[in-house]
Amino acid sequence: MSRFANLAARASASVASNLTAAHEALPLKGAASPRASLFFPPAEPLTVALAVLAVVASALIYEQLNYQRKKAGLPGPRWTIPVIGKFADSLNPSLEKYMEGWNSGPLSVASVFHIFIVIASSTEHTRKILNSPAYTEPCLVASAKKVLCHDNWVFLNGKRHVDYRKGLNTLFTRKALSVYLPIQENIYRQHFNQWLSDPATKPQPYMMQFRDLNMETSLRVFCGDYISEEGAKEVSDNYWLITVALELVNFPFAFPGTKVYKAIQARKTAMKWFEHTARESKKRMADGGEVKCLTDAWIKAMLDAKAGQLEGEERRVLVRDFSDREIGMVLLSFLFASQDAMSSGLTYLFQHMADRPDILRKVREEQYRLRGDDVTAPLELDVLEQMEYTRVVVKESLRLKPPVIMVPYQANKSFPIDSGYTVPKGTMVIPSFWNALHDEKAYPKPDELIPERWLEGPNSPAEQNPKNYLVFGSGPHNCIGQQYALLHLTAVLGTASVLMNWEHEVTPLSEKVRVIATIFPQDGARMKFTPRAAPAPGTAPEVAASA
Ligand code: HEM
Repeated sequence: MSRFANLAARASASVASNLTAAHEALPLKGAASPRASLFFPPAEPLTVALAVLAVVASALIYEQLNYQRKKAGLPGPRWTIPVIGKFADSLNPSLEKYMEGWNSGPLSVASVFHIFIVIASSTEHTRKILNSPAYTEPCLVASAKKVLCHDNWVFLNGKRHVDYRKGLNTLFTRKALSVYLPIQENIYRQHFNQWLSDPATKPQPYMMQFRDLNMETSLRVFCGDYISEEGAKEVSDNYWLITVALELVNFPFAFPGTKVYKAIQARKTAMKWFEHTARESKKRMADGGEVKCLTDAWIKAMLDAKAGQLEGEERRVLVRDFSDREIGMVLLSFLFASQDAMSSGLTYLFQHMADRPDILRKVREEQYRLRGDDVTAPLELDVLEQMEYTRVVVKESLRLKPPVIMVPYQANKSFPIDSGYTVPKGTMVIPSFWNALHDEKAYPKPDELIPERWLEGPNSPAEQNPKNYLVFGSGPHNCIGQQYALLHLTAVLGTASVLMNWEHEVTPLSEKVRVIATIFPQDGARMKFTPRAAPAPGTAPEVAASA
């Protein structure tokens, strides 16, 4: 290696001296120097070719040396592919390839387009990255700042991030969640009706239908009726362009036609509607209107803070004028953070339930017990909160197939991640959740869906290892929407279980995972839904559940 380096260095030195000589001799345009009139022969084509070759060779050797220095013996490709590194792999991510890396050691490395990447797979290393804000900050994926806007609150750090986030906590209080529940219910019941009237007689891929349910729920919960039907459709149709642009590393320039360019256009469409929502909500709330969605809840809290109706810390973080654009960017960040994760979670939830009728029966039993005879009655928040079994089914389904398998962070300074390795400044450092969530010490039989593991009391392995449950991350950037997410999935499953039966066509691809930012079954979850008759009044829950 060093021999090549020496050769290259010598070659470039000789080329450089030739070039200097040539430059000194070059007739400069407009220069009156007597030298300018001298005649110099053009550089020999061979010399130019050698010069170019030497420069390229030096750059390539430097790239490899730099990679080796940062790798410092960690598992990962022995050499990096010149310039593009593992770009081809990042275009076609697969769980199997990620697993190879995770299983090669608690830390492993890769490089894509000169971005050096350290991947953490153990619970300890993953948590260390998530909980070291002095050294690391989320960078999401490389395209995220272009897509979400550089000044989006999710890229804040330290105290500014903490304060901003405290202001947003008001959107996920019990009071706020009870405003959202009827909106959610209205939407998912409409979608159930559509699924039931699907004329297809055989199971069809339902992944996109689950996605549509989540998209419409999110838009209505966040924006209420401020977005028109056409607006909601426009945002929803375009949003897929954002999803597919969320590769770990994209083509570095957002040229027209690239995925990132298209995602930026989709973001502009969404922002148009979100800023409109902020503007209209401000007017309605100022006129004393009722809180009907998340944006209303936020603006009302700001008005209350201004009017002195909130106190202390709550007042401090809310008493300022958030512009329409800032509010729009928060809504965008919520949609961005929730849409794909919720869609993945819901897809696997329906798939897991169809594949495990014994568990679905227990869910139904709980639903009939809590809802009584009238399964069409609106769901109340306190009833939803009593659905203990349904909730642990959701929790376990998310553990088995965690929607988010990794969250890219960046080391903003040299980061001593353990006693043997220091992550170089500027490295993309990726905590991964799969191994923690499939660790058999915390979750015996980790590849099985066992909701009961969450009901075995405080001494059970699952409860003894709460640090392993990384579905929603950990540390200052952990998921702000997790309570809402769990309630939503519980409500959808609970209501679906009493209104519908569903069949899943298991194919060789059902258990194979497709990674598109979050994870999905490769066959798109082939399902068929049919109506489920309401039990006759007075039927015992266990009897109704077995029907
Ligand atoms: C099943 C559904 C969901 C899953 C699995 C999920 C998972 C995650 C994960 C893993 C993170 C990164 C945590 C970290 O860096 O430590 C995160 C962050 C975040 N999530 Fe979720 N999430 C879900 C639903 C939602 C929903 C419904 C919302 C909003 C309504 C939301 C809003 C956010 C936001 C804003 C962040 C960034 C927080 C910050 O930087 O302070 N998520 N989520």
